[in-house]
Amino acid sequence: MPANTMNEDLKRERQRCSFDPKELTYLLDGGEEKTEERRQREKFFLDDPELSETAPSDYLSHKEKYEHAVKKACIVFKKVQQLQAQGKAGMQNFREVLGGQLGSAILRDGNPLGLHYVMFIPTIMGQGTIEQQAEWISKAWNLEIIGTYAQTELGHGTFIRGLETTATYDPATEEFVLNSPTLTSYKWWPGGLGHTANYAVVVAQLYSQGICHGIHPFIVQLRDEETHLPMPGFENVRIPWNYMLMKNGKVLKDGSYVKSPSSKLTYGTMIFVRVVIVQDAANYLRKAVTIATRYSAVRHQSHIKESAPEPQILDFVTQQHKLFPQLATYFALHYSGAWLWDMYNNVTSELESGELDRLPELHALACCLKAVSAADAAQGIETCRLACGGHGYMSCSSLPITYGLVTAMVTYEGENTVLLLQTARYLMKAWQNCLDGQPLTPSVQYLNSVRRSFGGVYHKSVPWIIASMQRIAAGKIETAHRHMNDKIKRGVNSEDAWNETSIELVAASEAHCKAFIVETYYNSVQQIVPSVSQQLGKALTELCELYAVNTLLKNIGDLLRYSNVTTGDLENLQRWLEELLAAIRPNAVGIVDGFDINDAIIASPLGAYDGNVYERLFAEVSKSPLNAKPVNESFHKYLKPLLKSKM
Ligand SMILES: CCCCCCCCCC/C=C\CCCC(=O)SCCNC(=O)CCNC(=O)[C@H](O)C(C)(C)COP(=O)(O)OP(=O)(O)OC[C@H]1O[C@@H](n2cnc3c(N)ncnc32)[C@H](O)[C@@H]1OP(=O)(O)O
Ligand SMILES: Cc1cc2nc3c(=O)[nH]c(=O)nc-3n(C[C@H](O)[C@H](O)[C@H](O)COP(=O)(O)OP(=O)(O)OC[C@H]3O[C@@H](n4cnc5c(N)ncnc54)[C@H](O)[C@@H]3O)c2cc1C
Repeated sequence: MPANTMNEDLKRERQRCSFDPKELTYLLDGGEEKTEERRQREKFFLDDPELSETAPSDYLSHKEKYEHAVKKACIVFKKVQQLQAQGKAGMQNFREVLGGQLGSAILRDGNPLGLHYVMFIPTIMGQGTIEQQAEWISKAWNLEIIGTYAQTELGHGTFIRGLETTATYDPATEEFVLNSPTLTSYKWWPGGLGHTANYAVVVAQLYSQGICHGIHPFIVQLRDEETHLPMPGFENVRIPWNYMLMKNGKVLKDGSYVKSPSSKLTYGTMIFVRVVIVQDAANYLRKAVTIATRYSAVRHQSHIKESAPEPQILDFVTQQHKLFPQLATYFALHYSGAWLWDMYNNVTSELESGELDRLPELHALACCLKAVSAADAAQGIETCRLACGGHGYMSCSSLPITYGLVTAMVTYEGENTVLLLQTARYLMKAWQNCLDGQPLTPSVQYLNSVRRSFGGVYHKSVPWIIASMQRIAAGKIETAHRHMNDKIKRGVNSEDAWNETSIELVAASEAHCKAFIVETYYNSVQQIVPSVSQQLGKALTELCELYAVNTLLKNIGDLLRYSNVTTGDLENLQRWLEELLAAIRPNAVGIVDGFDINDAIIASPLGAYDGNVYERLFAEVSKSPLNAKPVNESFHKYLKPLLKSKM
């Protein structure tokens, strides 16, 4: 590939952009200094020859992939320690390096230490007493031990009250006896459990004095610290009394049980990971949309006008309609995720001082935001893949693997439907409170005002869209609530009525979440615009408007059902959508440049900064071991005899 050549189309795109992409980069990083720190950090890892790929891991066996990942995870860990020693990395950077887009670029096939950092350490911090934290955290932090989070069993992942593993307290020896007596009680899925971890937080049903007290977390050693040989399996395994994490519920040495202020505090790590997922989903989406946008600016095909040369595929309005909403969705999830992270930190510090009031609202928001961000990012990444035609299907485009990582988010840490039903539970209570004139928490305040009006007159503004989406959400909440209560009045018991209404409950929950995202995104942009250049402010506002208009148009049926919108209003909305696509078009490449994702993290010939798509694609396929020899052995072994036999 010729060095230092820049694709001509991308050059032109960059000249057309109305704002300076660097300004967007600084905004997203939190300032120029932070951008510089991030870039230095990325360079520190990506320039390390031991971490850079000599050949794509696609061509390795499963075993080799695992060994390769462990090797790299260890190098990364040592490098993070070096940064920490220099005061250049804290917990947040740890997450970025090991779990964020940098981590996923270095450890393309998964991080064997991921669960150690994302769940094992946070569980000890959130559920262990001060003494237990003192005992375990530094060991875990320094990687003297490697942990995982073993909750899910072969028979149960969602319904954790149904877990079968038991931990029975024996006061005579001051030990817990752990047992997984059936095939369905075997721990199944925990990341790193098979070969990497030597300790786990095991979630088990606590029995003491013959009474079951529900699920609780226990630290269990899985492998010998020296030989790494597995400890005897989960049949009557004894662990010391103080290996039960006892910050919340406790067993005293005599076996008496002291209840937690809320049994749901045991579920705290899951809330933490759900909050983290919102940001991670957004970041994976921005990587995919960077790839697809740059590729679409470089790729020419077909005609808009027969007399003109083949256009960049980015000039097809349908292509813009595939990609620009994904650009906007990134920002929407980014700002909603930041909002949720702040709420999580505030509520967590309230919990520390015994205040539990805001936990249900946090749980309801974390559930629906995790579900919607995972689903929308996965769908958005798939749209980006489709937008790259055949080349998007290639593994080296990085789009299939990115989709694979994000679609897993739909399932893990609470399956999406299940989480949306948790939010629905909260919304049903909120609606009842609304009917009873009881106070409402901030995120459902809108139910009161929407209840009083069926809809305002259309005006071309995001606040009108927010009000419309709140009307849809309130309408769906009211409908589900009414249908469920009608069933109950007809004699259906409340559990069956819930199940029979669950399609509407899930839809209500999604609508509530979408209204929340649009409002949070709009409020964030309103706050930012006065502090940035007029050009960037305009670009950010257009993206926010696009997210709002596009989301509303995707719900036309609901809009017609729950508001007094007219068909003329819908035509106006469609025109507005098309105007926004046209307005965003000149800035599309500038926006993804503003994301400032290093080429090594993009890891796709379709999406590199220089736009040398075809040269990079060719170089990539040349790496396949299959292409090393002109004739593969299978020809002589199988094809040739077959061809001969036909002669
Ligand atoms: C630093 C380095 C980073 C490296 C990163 C590497 C990348 C790694 C990526 C991570 C990869 C994988 C991670 C995935 C790990 C996992 O998946 S771990 C397993 C997660 N499992 C789940 O999430 C299970 C889902 N199920 C549940 O959460 C619960 O069982 C469920 C809520 C569905 C039901 O629980 P029940 O006890 O049956 O509750 P209900 O009866 O329905 O409700 C009772 C009330 O409790 C309230 N509730 C429920 N959950 C919570 C909570 N978390 N917090 C607060 N309150 C909660 C619920 O609202 C009810 O309240 P009410 O009675 O209505 O007032
Ligand atoms: C990549 C990956 C990594 C994971 N890592 C870990 C880990 O490190 N540690 C760990 O403990 N676990 C881990 N898990 C397990 C994960 O948390 C569970 O798979 C997840 O919580 C879903 O539970 P399940 O598999 O039992 O699904 P199920 O609950 O069996 O879901 C199957 C279907 O049933 C439906 N369903 C179930 N219950 C209800 C309900 N109440 N109402 C309506 N529909 C319902 C669901 O919507 C879904 O459509 C991981 C899973 C994956 C995929």
